[in-house]
Amino acid sequence: MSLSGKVGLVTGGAQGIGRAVVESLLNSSVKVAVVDLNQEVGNECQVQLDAKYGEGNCTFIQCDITDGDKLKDAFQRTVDLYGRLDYVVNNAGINNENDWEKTIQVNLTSVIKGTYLALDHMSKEHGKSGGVVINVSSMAAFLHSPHQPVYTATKHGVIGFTRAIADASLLGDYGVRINVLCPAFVNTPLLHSVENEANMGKFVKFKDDFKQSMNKFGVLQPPLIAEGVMRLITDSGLNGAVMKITCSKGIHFHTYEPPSA
Ligand SMILES: NC(=O)C1=CN([C@@H]2O[C@H](COP(=O)(O)OP(=O)(O)OC[C@H]3O[C@@H](n4cnc5c(N)ncnc54)[C@H](O)[C@@H]3O)[C@@H](O)[C@H]2O)C=CC1
Ligand SMILES: CCCCCC(=O)/C=C/[C@H]1[C@H](O)CC(=O)[C@@H]1CCCCCCC(=O)O
Repeated sequence: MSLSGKVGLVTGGAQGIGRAVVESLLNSSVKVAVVDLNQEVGNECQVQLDAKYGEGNCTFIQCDITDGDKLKDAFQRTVDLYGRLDYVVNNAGINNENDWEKTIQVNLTSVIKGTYLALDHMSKEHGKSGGVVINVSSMAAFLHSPHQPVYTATKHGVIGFTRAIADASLLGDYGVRINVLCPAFVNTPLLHSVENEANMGKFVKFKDDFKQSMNKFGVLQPPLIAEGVMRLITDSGLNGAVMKITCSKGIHFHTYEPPSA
C-alpha cells in the first residue's frame, strides 16, 4: 500500500517513540509535521531529518499541546503547508505524579483535543476524505502500577475514549479509523524519569520495584512501536482496535468479551 502523497502529524515527535514514528512515516514517503514542546530537541530533529530524508518532507512545529489554541494552530499550519491531513498520532505524554493535573492535561485532555482536531480536518462529516488517528496509551492501562496511579488513570482514559469515538466514527460514517496503542516499557528518555522525585513524587521510593518490573518484562526499542503504528495505519480493517506491544508477545491485540444482556 503506497502512502506517498499522504500527510501525517505526530505529537511528541521530536524524540523517543514519536521520533521513531516520524521516521517510519518519512520512510513511507509521508510528509510529516513534528509537533513538540521542546524547541531545542525539535530543532535538532529537523536538522537531522532534513539531512536524512531531504528538505521539505517534514517540519517541526513548536507547540505545547495543552494550549488548545496553539494545538489548533499546529493542525492548521500542517494543512496550510502540505494541503491535507491523513494520519494523526497523539503520542506526546509525560510521567509526573507530582503535578498530576498536568499529567491529565497532557496524557488525556490533549489526546481528546487532538482527536477532535483530527476529525475536523479529516472527517467526511466536514467534507474531508477520511484518515487514521492513533492514540498512544500504555500497558499501564492493563497492569495497574503502584508507581504511577495518575499516569495509569490517564492511560485507561485514552483507551475508553478511543474505543467510544471509534464507534462514533463508524456509526457516523466519518471515514476515519481510530485506534489505540499500548506499549510495555520502551527505551526512551521517559523511562529515566522513574529516578526523579520531581516526576514520581512520593512514589519515588518504589523506584527499585519499578526497575525490577523492567528487568522482569524487558524493555522494547522504539522502532518496534513504530512498526505497530504503521500496521494500524495500513490495515484498513482496524477501527477501535487496542494494540498491545510487549517483549513476551510482540505486536498483538487485546480482545474484549462482547457485552451480555
Ligand atoms: N517509554 C515507555 O516506556 C512508554 C511510553 N508510553 C507512551 O508513549 C508516549 C511517548 O513516550 P516516550 O517517547 O517514551 O516519551 P519521551 O519523553 O521520550 O518523548 C515525549 C515527547 O513528548 C514531548 N512533550 C511532552 N509534553 C508535551 C507537551 N505538553 N506538548 C508537546 N509535546 C510534549 C516531549 O518534549 C518529548 O519530545 C507517551 O504517551 C508515553 O506515555 C507508553 C508505554 C511505555
Ligand atoms: C517512568 C515512566 C515511564 C512510563 C512508561 C510506561 O508506560 C510504563 C508502563 C508500565 C508501568 O509503569 C507498569 C506497567 O505495568 C507498565 C508496563 C508493563 C509491562 C508489562 C509487559 C507484560 C508482558 O510482557 O506480558
